[in-house]
Amino acid sequence: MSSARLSGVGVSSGRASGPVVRVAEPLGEPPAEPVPTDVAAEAARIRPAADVVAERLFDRAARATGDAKAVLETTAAMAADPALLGQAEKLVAEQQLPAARAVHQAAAGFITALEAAGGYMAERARDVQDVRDRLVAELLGVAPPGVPDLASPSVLVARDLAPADTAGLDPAKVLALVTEEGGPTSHTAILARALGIPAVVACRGVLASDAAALLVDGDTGVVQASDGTVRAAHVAGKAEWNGVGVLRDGYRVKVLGNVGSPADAVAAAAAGAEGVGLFRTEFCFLSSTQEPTVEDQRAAYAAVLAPFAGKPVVVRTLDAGADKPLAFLEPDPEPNPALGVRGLRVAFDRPDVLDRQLEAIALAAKDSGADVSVMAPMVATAAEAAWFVERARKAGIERAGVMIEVPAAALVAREILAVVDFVSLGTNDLAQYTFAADRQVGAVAALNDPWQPALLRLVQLVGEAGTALGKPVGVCGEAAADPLLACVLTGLGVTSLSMNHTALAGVGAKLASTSFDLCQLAARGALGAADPASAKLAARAPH
Ligand SMILES: C=C(OP(=O)(O)O)C(=O)O
Ligand SMILES: [Mg+2]
Repeated sequence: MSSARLSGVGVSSGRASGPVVRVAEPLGEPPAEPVPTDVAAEAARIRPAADVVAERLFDRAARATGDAKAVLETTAAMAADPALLGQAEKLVAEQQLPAARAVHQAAAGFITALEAAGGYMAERARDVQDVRDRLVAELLGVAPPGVPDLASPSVLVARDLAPADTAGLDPAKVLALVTEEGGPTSHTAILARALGIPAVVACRGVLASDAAALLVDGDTGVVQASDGTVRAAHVAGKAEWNGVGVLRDGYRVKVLGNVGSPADAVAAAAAGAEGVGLFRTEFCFLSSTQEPTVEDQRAAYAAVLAPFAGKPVVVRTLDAGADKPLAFLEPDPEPNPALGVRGLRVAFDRPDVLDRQLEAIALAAKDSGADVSVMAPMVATAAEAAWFVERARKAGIERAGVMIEVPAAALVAREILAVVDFVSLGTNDLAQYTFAADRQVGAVAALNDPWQPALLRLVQLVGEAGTALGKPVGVCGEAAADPLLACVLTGLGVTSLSMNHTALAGVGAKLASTSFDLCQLAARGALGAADPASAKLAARAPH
């Protein structure tokens, strides 16, 4: 594509350019063919390959610090484990398997045994998988799967990234992220924004491109070949905001932060968040293979709550499933995970897990001094909402609410609000389910546009229900991060807006420049529009 421009959806602001590093696709099980002609020679390839892998990992360990260093040293030692290598050599000799297949098969035995042992041992199964994949890649002469160790600042190109991989990216090394697939409200996009890494998703053709360097514009979604000069992200100038969500006529709309880690919480507090409207607790445990103990959860939550002592924080209970799988809450295989057992639905099968989490949240609230409420994800009916509220109260948590992110819940918002203290609109999922458009699929990204009038009409229903019952209605989906849309949402009756820390000042400043009358005018215009572009135009007219 040397001169071609590719276009995707810009999901994390900023422009950056630099050399491309591609994330290799996962390796499947290597083939059992061809049968090696010289089994002794084939078996003899395994130890030198293991030496190369171990040396690379020790090299990385030498450059790392803290936990990362310890993990890399353990993994390097595992790569040279004589038990694993001996078993693989035996399989080559006895079953005439190619070396790569033999390593895969030998590792499978170890992985099964570790998983069966549970606890700490089960955590090690993931390390064996990692070593296995590196060894297999070395023997096949291909790049190891996953995000590579970046020696210098680079633009990462991938088909898509798992949330756990994205969460582990180092913003000092990753200049920008471009994915062939993925949607604007996918968790990969949300995490890239939290890390401040410019990102473009649904960029068709980027995997096929042979450009050695790319210029990425996370605002326009344009990706083009560049000369390889490294230019760091340039984030648009900061808006002036005094940290209080208030319109120029004095109308109050709380401006809150979305967080998933202690670093997010510190950044949100520093950017002036009045509290937290969404703490995604599942982000604390994306790599855990076992359910964290109550004490582990208590410590993890307290670390995120600490910067908000004395301020309101809405802690969302685990939203496991679909694109945020948690190994310890894996459902049976489902044809449509986004429509399956995720969010609160997991808790119906495993109420004990929810109760332990609520206990940990109550303890962390006391430890941190934050004014904590809890909220359940993926609620579809008022009965589900009532079930959750009762459990939260039993755990000693006074204020309990639910997300409105399933169209059915928006339609019965009054009934739901009658049994909860507050609701918060998850516009990412609400759009996904309203338009039957998977938020992870780039091809349907246009439907997942929060300016879609159909989505706004559902928000209107919930806003009206909140006003009628005198209960708070928040928005914590990505819609809240768009300053103009924030005005529309306010006009629709939304009482708090929760967003990534980078969006706080822009939204706060925009709200300070408008009035409730203008917000209502903008909302009426957007609701009556035929499509997202005209909705935006209509909202801009009074602003
Ligand atoms: C805020 C939301 O929750 P999540 O993005 O974590 O699914 C949403 O769906 O809008
Ligand atoms: Mg959601």
